Order: sequence, then C-alpha cells, then structure tokens
Amino acid sequence: MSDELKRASAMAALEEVRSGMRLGIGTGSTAEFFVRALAEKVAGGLDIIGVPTSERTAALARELGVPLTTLDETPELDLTVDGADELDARLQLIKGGGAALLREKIVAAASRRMVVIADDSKLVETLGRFPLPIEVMPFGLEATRRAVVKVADALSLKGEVVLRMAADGSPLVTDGGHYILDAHWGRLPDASGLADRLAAIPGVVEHGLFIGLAKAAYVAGPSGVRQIAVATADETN
Ligand SMILES: O=C(CO)[C@H](O)[C@H](O)COP(=O)(O)O
Repeated sequence: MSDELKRASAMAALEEVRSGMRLGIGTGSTAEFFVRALAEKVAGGLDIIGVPTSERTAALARELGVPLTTLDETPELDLTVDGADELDARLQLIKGGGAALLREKIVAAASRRMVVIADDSKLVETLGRFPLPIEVMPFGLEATRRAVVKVADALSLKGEVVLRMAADGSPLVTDGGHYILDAHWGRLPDASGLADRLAAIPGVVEHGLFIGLAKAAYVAGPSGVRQIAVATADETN
C-alpha cells in the first residue's frame, strides 16, 4: 500500500472527527497517518481526547501532542479509526498484523462507531488471504494451539498455525503479555462461525476476526477514496 493511499484514507476518516469527540486511535502504518493528521488539527485548536490501541500508538500520539486518556477514565467513545489487514464488503475484518488486536477490539467495542482506513488491496471477497492472528495465553500454549487446530479440522480449514516470533528469535509478546498464533487457513467462508468457536477456547484471549464492529470503511484506490458502509437497520427494513 503506498503512503499516498494510506494518507488519503486517513484524511477521509479525519473528516468525521468533530471537536469534543472521544476517539479510539488505531495501530499500524495507516493509523499512523491518521495520528499525524489528527495532531495537526489538535495543534490548530481541535479539542478531542483519544484512547490509543497500543503502546506504539500511545508513544506517537504523546510525542505529537495528542491528548490521551484511558478506557477506565473514558469508557465510552464516540469514534474509533483503525486500519485493517483485510476487509470484505460486509465490513468483516481481519486485524492483528501489528499484534494490537486485543486492545483494538476492546476499544472498537467501546465506541459508538468504528471506521476502517485501508487501501483497496485489502478489500477481499472472502476473508482469509491474510493469516488470522489469534492472541493466546503463554500458559498452556501447545494445548491451546491443538484446540485451535481442532476447530480448524471441524470446519475443514487446512494450513499451519504458527507462533509469531519477534526479530530476536523469541516469541513475540503483545502489549497484554500474550503470544500470537498466526493461522494460515486461506479462505474463511464462515468467519462468524469460526469467530465463535475460537472465542470458546479457554487459552484464546482474542482473535483477529472483527465481526459487526466496523460501521464504515474508507478504502483508497487509484481513482480516489470510496466509503463502504454497513446498512443500518432502517435501511434494511
Ligand atoms: O490490526 C492492526 C494492528 O494490530 C493494523 O490495523 C493492521 O495490521 C493494518 O496495519 P497497516 O495499516 O500497517 O497495514
């Protein structure tokens, strides 16, 4: 994804931000463009407060002067803007490529509205080209991995489930102190059913399937940014 497209999608989402808003602030290289643009607006007088979805985003926001709070102080948010590794037309997402999926999901769920910023290479017909990140407890890792594989077997999903490693060769540790399993299963025709089964495994802390959380996406392509929105109950009746 080119920086131009990342910036374009971030700028489109920034249009939704109003003074007085409580914002969830996403993680990743696309979200970074959003943080930088938001910081400029804050410097120009925009009055917002943000909850970062990772230590990495918190550090950047702090450095750029974006006022931050926590979900404990501000448990209800107006809008969360975040990137995604993959999205489909129903705005089901795969997230967690940046290992921040747990905080990202907690923050998105605490928000009245979540919007996704992405380029059009991330828009797929069926989720699963991107390996699905699954955040797990270090305790009982192998037992949990086997339980995850059993879920895959039950759904006829085939492919490796591998522990994500850090650059130094040790297991990558998330902001929450957990590990990440990356599931290379390919197409996930029933993402929602898979999400339910993974969530029921005791050692699984959270998985990267975001179902029913995003309300809109700003998808940037060569011919501009288009908004994809989920139909509201009013529109479907
Ligand atoms: O889910 C995420 C982090 O956990 C990111 O939103 C996702 O990985 C997209 O990142 P990028 O904008 O760098 O492609």
